[in-house]
Amino acid sequence: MSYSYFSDAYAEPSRQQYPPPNYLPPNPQHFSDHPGRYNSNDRARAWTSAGRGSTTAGRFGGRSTGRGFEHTNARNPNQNYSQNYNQKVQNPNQYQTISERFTKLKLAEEENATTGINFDAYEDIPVEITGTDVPKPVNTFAEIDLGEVLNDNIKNRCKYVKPTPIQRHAIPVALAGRDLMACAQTGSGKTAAFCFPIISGVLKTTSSAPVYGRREMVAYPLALVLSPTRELCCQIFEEAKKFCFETGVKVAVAYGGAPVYPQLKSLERGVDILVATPGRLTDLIERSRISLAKIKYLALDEADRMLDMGFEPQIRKIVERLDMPSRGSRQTMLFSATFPTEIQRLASDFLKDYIFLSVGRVGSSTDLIQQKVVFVEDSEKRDYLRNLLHDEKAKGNLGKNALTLVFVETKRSADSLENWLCRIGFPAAAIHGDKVQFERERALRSFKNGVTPILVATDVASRGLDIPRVAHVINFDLPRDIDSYVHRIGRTGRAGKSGLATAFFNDKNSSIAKAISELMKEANQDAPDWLNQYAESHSSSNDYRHGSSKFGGRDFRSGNGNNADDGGNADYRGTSNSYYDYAPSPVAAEFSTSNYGGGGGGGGYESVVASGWE
Ligand SMILES: Nc1ncnc2c1ncn2[C@@H]1O[C@H](COP(=O)(O)OP(=O)(O)OP(=O)(O)O)[C@@H](O)[C@H]1O
Repeated sequence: MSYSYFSDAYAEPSRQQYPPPNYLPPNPQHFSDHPGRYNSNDRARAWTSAGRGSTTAGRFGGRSTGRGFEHTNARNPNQNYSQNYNQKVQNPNQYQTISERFTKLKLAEEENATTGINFDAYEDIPVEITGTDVPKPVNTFAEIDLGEVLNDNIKNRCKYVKPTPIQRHAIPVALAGRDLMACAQTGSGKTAAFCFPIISGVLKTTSSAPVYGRREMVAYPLALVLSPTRELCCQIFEEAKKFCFETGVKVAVAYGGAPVYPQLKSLERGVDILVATPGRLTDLIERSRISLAKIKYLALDEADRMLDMGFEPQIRKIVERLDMPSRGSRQTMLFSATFPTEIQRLASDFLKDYIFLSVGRVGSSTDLIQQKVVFVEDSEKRDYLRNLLHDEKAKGNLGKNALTLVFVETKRSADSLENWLCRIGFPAAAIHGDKVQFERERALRSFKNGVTPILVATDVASRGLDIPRVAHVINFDLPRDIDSYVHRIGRTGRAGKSGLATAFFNDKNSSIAKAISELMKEANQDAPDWLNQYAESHSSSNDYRHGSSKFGGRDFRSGNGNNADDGGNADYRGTSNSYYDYAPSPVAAEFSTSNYGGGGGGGGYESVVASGWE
């Protein structure tokens, strides 16, 4: 595994070729003597400035970690935190602890990005399925009738060796034509879990060519995938195109902020699967360029977000008040890593006799993510971050192969932190909702390719984005609710790889203390004592996960037996059609012994590799 030390470049500018080809620092006035005037020289100057910044930075980062923190009180965490917070902070030498944890983690190894998935990490996860006549899960892709070309793409283009647990359970349910509400941890392969059955279904259906409306072509997609953000929409589109390669299935995308003309042109060429954000979709429907009349498959990714207060009216309009076939006449699949009870209740309006599937407790986080919570006052956050980044840099844990995603609360603070990071010698980009789409895409691109190995983001980047080399998520500002925390930290520790998540916590975050502490315990990690104390003192005011218990976030129908949609149809936990995948249940036995070549969830990966496609 090799890391590039991007910031070494700053310490010795002469060795580097600056400016890098496609990085343009944000808000050039910060680097320019003349705000508002920006010319081509500014780019070079910006990098010189950044270089200068790093000279200062070098005082900390260029030397050994220990010395790096010895300059001033303000930058000496040992002194600061032992003086001010020794009641709260267990280990005052936190930067080092974080970096040590980081070094121990097995970070993204590029070549093996997908084949190297650590399936063992998913083996022990309890699975809950409720509903009537639940189709049996599968162990291998070969067992599923997805069609030859799709199977070939899965195997040879995607290099997926075997299905992840959510795929093992969800794909047979979806192929059986059942409505589905599915919940599985971040990074566990939900996209493929809804894409494969949709593609397979579309392959068995005659495509509908666009037809002329009164004046212009109207597209009639067979499947609609909705996502809450433009970036996620593009990501799903790219994934779907990869899965559909040479199948003849046409995929198109429609999202806001981008020119509409190319999107219309692609719709005119015909579309089977449309991936869209709600706003642009509604616009195109109202312009009579898309009709939903022939939709057979509807998938909502990040479904709880799609149905929360911000989006729900739009989704309701698309699903219930335009020309989409009603529930029962289409197949509806909802996926997310989190599913609050009240959103489940809302979602059930769109589903008919559905199966509820959860891999792990609803809203739980994978233990592939090493969580760390440190106590940092707002006024100290920047110093803390600077020291942390220098320490990571010194240890080689920051660079194009180990990207760092920093979450902040507001768009303004995203811009401001980005500029500050660039000034002190850490190339960063920012992404938030006030940026034009072009800037958002540029920021994401420069982050992904490591030109700016730090991305400062608001929650616009918290869901769904799959960037394999994100090794560290820093919650510079913690979110107010635990579900957002789960999604944010879920940008690392994906597809079986490990990741690190550091949260800056202070008094303002008391209301989330209990939830984080519980989440850490559930992921077999020790929450610091001071956090547990916060958790205790705020437990009465904090309705953790809406009162859910250990395996509590689950099918809301289980709670009271009153299902808004299905009445008494569903078989709930404990009936013959519902089961847990805990060893030694029959299902667990089926997976962990006969097919996985090893019991108790420790099934050897090699044996799976051998059997995955046989
Ligand atoms: N069967 C598989 N084998 C190997 N890799 C897989 C498999 N299925 C999915 N992946 C990879 O796992 C990664 C995560 O998948 P995906 O983005 O679908 O996760 P997710 O569950 O939707 O996460 P989130 O909740 O954050 O949206 C992707 O890079 C994907 O290519």
